[in-house]
Amino acid sequence: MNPIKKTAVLGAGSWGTALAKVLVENGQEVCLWGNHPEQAAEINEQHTNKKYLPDVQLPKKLKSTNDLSDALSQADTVLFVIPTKAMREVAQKVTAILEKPVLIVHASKGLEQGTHKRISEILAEEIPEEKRKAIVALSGPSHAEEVAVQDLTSITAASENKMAAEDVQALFMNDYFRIYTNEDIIGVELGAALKNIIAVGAGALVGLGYGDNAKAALMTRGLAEISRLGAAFGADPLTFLGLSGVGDLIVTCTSVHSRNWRAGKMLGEGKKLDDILENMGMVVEGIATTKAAYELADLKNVEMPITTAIYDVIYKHEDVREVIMKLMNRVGKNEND
Ligand SMILES: NC(=O)c1ccc[n+]([C@@H]2O[C@H](COP(=O)([O-])OP(=O)(O)OC[C@H]3O[C@@H](n4cnc5c(N)ncnc54)[C@H](O)[C@@H]3O)[C@@H](O)[C@H]2O)c1
Ligand SMILES: O=P(O)(O)OC[C@H](O)CO
Repeated sequence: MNPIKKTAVLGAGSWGTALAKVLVENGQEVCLWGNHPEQAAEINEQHTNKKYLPDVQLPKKLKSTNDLSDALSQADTVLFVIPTKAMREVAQKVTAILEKPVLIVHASKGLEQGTHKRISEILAEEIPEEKRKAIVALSGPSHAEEVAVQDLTSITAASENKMAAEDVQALFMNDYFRIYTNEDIIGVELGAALKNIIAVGAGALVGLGYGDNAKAALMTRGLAEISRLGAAFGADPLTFLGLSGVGDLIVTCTSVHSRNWRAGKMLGEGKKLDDILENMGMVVEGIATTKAAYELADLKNVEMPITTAIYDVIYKHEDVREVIMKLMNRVGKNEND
């Protein structure tokens, strides 16, 4: 049994709520911070968060607030689970409040627009060393909807600081949530962010009526280009064969729970991106990450044909069927080049 510590979970959306529930079920003290007062009231009084996890009853011991100082007060661990685009702004607010060093964990999956930074890089820039013990990324194949009903799930706690990763492993592990550790945080964060792009593509193939062969090809060649970009940043190639690589690629490219897959499917069906995003009501990280990855690939001179194709559809408004034909008709290649 772990000693009871307090975790401030920042982000009361689907994943923040599901992770907060895991921690409460593990006997930990948790305060879930959200940016909507009525949502905090619903969690505290009704023990539900219906917008994000409609069918889930939350533990009565889970407390929520929209006051960041309250959430951070006496916290040993701060878990960021907000969309990537809000990460820097929220990290700045946290830094202004923190009075002692805490363990920083994040469970978000994306790359920052403009800087192309990974989330741990943003957090390291915004939270000074005297206010943090270590930074850990918690990532892997995990739909909030399944974790919240205690379906079996395995993910990874990644950090250059092995002991910090083990602390996070111990904090979250239980009989339905198994956590591995990994010191390759670059590979874990890149795998997590880039699989969302491929999931948009996998959804589009379904929306267009293509079959399982196309899906398998997209996922396999998608993993190849994720690994190429990862290698250019010094990631361990083995990480991409793990939970945060192929594992997360499988779950995101094949599940109706995935917002990225669903957005892609609607794109394939001919719906407009703005309408898709407005109706989703939840973050679809793969759209912004496509732009960041496309620019990164260009900067690093790494070939990423699938990412480029998806970029062409989303940002250059090219026809999706024509883009697929361009991909298929590229010059023949050796699979391992
Ligand atoms: N949903 C999942 O199954 C899942 C699983 C693993 C990882 N993730 C990742 O976790 C991150 C969060 O995803 P989610 O599914 O919880 O998203 P979500 O759309 O369900 O919820 C996002 C939450 O962030 C809040 N938010 C947005 N901007 C904010 C700001 N500036 N300040 C404070 N709060 C803000 C929203 O109000 C909302 O409560 C994403 O990076 C996602 O890729 C999600
Ligand atoms: O719903 P998505 O597409 O954001 O994916 C959720 C998780 O990242 C799956 O591991």
